[in-house]
Amino acid sequence: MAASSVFRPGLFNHKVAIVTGGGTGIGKAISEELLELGCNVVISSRKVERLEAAAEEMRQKIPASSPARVTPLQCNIRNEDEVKDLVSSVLKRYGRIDFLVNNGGGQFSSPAEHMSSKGWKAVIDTNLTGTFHCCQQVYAAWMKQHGGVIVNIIADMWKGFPGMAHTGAARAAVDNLTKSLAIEWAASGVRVNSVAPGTIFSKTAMENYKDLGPSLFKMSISSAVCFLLSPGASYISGDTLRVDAGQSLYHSMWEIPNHSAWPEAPEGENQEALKELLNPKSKL
Ligand SMILES: CCCCCCC/C=C/C(=O)SCCNC(=O)CCNC(=O)[C@H](O)C(C)(C)COP(=O)(O)OP(=O)(O)OC[C@H]1O[C@@H](n2cnc3c(N)ncnc32)[C@H](O)[C@@H]1OP(=O)(O)O
Ligand SMILES: NC(=O)C1=CN([C@@H]2O[C@H](COP(=O)(O)OP(=O)(O)OC[C@H]3O[C@@H](n4cnc5c(N)ncnc54)[C@H](OP(=O)(O)O)[C@@H]3O)[C@@H](O)[C@H]2O)C=CC1
Repeated sequence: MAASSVFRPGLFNHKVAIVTGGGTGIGKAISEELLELGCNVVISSRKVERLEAAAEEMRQKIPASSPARVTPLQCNIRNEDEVKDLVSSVLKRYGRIDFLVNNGGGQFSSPAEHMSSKGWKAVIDTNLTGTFHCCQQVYAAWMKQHGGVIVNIIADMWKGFPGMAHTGAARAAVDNLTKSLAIEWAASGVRVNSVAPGTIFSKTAMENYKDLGPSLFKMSISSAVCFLLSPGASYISGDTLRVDAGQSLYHSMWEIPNHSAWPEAPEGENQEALKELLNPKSKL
């Protein structure tokens, strides 16, 4: 495995991580960096063939001297029983779960007015309820007694998420869930944080949002996740780290089109001033 991590080799030797959506895009990058740092990684998602191919690719890069192992396990995070089975399979195989990275998720773009209830629920179930299932099951089966670290991948939804309102609502809910769980589970030695990426290059993101062009997908977040999992972040919990090069401070892909649906101005001199402002012949 080419040494690319900025962290100390062996930092996560003998630790065990579950990375949902670990076979593609951002989740794959996180899994590869964890493996490079010696962690055993369980990559999990719905499409088992793609997962197995990703695991095989990762295995080829692990040096023989490394204790790291990668295991692909199928699981739809929307299904609570499948998540229970995932957690018990990991414990059977590795005997511990130190880290959970809730990266599995997705959505489709649609104006809110055209979203069906089924589509809305599919996105909320995946991104919010799926994350909750994974946190709850890992906590109950392991972290409550032994501690651990959870990182949730959310999104740059700080100014709303027009065009994908369902995912914006789900990710904002996970930001809040992060704080609640961090407090409820602190006494068990569990830290819970989130990472909010800006727009990141991934093959599937390109396929899904290709109209928006490759220039949008340009940054990387796996080292931020590894930092939050590491002892270097031992005093950080209940927080969301924005990894977006400042995008959330200045950037919006959406503009409100020109319109004439302004609210009524109050009576008096302000109304006169507004009429003057809206008058195309105004000199203002
Ligand atoms: C606009 C700005 C874009 C740039 C910013 C990008 C930031 C974010 C980037 C990323 O997240 S990259 C990750 C990209 N990958 C994905 O998002 C995954 C692809 N999406 C999905 O798999 C689905 O959208 C899903 C809903 C999340 C999961 O679907 P699932 O397979 O479980 O259910 P389905 O049976 O397919 O659908 C259920 C229901 O949902 C509605 N629906 C699904 N897809 C669409 C669509 N493309 N358009 C409109 N509606 C959709 C629909 O109601 C489906 O029910 P049926 O109509 O099929 O009965
Ligand atoms: N790329 C970007 O710009 C941004 C991405 N994000 C978020 O980051 C995460 C990773 O995105 P990215 O790598 O770009 O995209 P990908 O589409 O490559 O990753 C999504 C992963 O989630 C898995 N997944 C989807 N639904 C489920 C499910 N129900 N159960 C289990 N696994 C599931 C998919 O695998 P499978 O289909 O096999 O289940 C896939 O591996 C996602 O949550 C995404 O929304 C957030 C902000 C920006």
